[in-house]
Amino acid sequence: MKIAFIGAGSMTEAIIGGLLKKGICENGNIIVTNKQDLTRLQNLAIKYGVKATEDKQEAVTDANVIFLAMKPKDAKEGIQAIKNYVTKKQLVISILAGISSEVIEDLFKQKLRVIRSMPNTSAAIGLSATAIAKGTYAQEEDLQLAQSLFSAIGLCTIVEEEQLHAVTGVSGSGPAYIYFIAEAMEKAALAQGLDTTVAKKLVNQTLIGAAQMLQETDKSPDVLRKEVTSPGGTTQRGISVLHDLKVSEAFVSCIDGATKRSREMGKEIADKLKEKTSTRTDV
Ligand SMILES: NC(=O)C1=CN([C@@H]2O[C@H](COP(=O)(O)OP(=O)(O)OC[C@H]3O[C@@H](n4cnc5c(N)ncnc54)[C@H](OP(=O)(O)O)[C@@H]3O)[C@@H](O)[C@H]2O)C=CC1
Ligand SMILES: O=C(O)[C@@H]1CCC=N1
Repeated sequence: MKIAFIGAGSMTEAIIGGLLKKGICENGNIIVTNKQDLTRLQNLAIKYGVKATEDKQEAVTDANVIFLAMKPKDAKEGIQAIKNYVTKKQLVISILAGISSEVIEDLFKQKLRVIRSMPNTSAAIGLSATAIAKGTYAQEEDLQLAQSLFSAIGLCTIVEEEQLHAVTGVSGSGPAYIYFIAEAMEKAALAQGLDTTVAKKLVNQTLIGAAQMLQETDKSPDVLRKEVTSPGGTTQRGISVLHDLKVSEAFVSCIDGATKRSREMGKEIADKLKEKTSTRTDV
């Protein structure tokens, strides 16, 4: 299988790293292109042994699967640059936040098989939480191929396309919330007099251990939290501060904000396209 990546940013690197680690694809069968940063292309080629090219035709022509991995705001320009070389034989997998498969199909102006996905950066170590949804013309086997690719870089689940906004708010952006907590806990540890190295080690291992307990014990977070919390003890005091500061409510607002932003980004692009279409019709 030959895979092309349009966009050579952090997500492309995370997915390539994960696919190569699992041996899903040989590095010679992966080709990457971007907009202008040649140094970045060269660096990816050196680090992973993948092919890299500025030539968009070369990038997509032989690919069985084409990943769209530019920023949502660059979707139109990025797709314009490749659309004349893409055919219905190829599967297009978008990782773009917010942008619907319908908009992607419209941008290509072809009845292309499109799968929309939302992975996260933990793909780099094979631990992405990914959800995927089928576009208008994609077939069941396309969904299965996408699922097998994303399963190689972590967990992959199938959802209705509309749910991808919520998925983006929860697990697409999710690693950043956990890093935010790690930063806050490290700062707090330093404030209590621990040195940086010790603080970092303890915080990291605490997060890893707690995540693995969630995964391996099958106990709910509520049950696990109660197991840590001795009546009248230290945890109870700490958690009561989190309650008083409405941290749980803050997470509801955080994920609501991120989910809304995903919808907004999709709408911004769809509206721009509609404007262009109505301008053309008026002329
Ligand atoms: N970061 C994350 O955690 C996640 C991101 N996503 C989605 O993944 C996508 C990529 O994100 P991320 O990797 O963080 O972004 P980056 O900013 O790291 O990379 C974007 C890449 O797109 C390239 N690009 C821009 N315009 C074009 C164009 N016209 N043609 C070809 N390539 C182009 C850029 O090239 P150049 O440098 O030359 O300008 C750059 O290589 C986004 O759509 C995002 O919504 C999804 C899940 C998680
Ligand atoms: O912040 C963003 O828009 C992207 C989508 C999910 C994670 N990063």
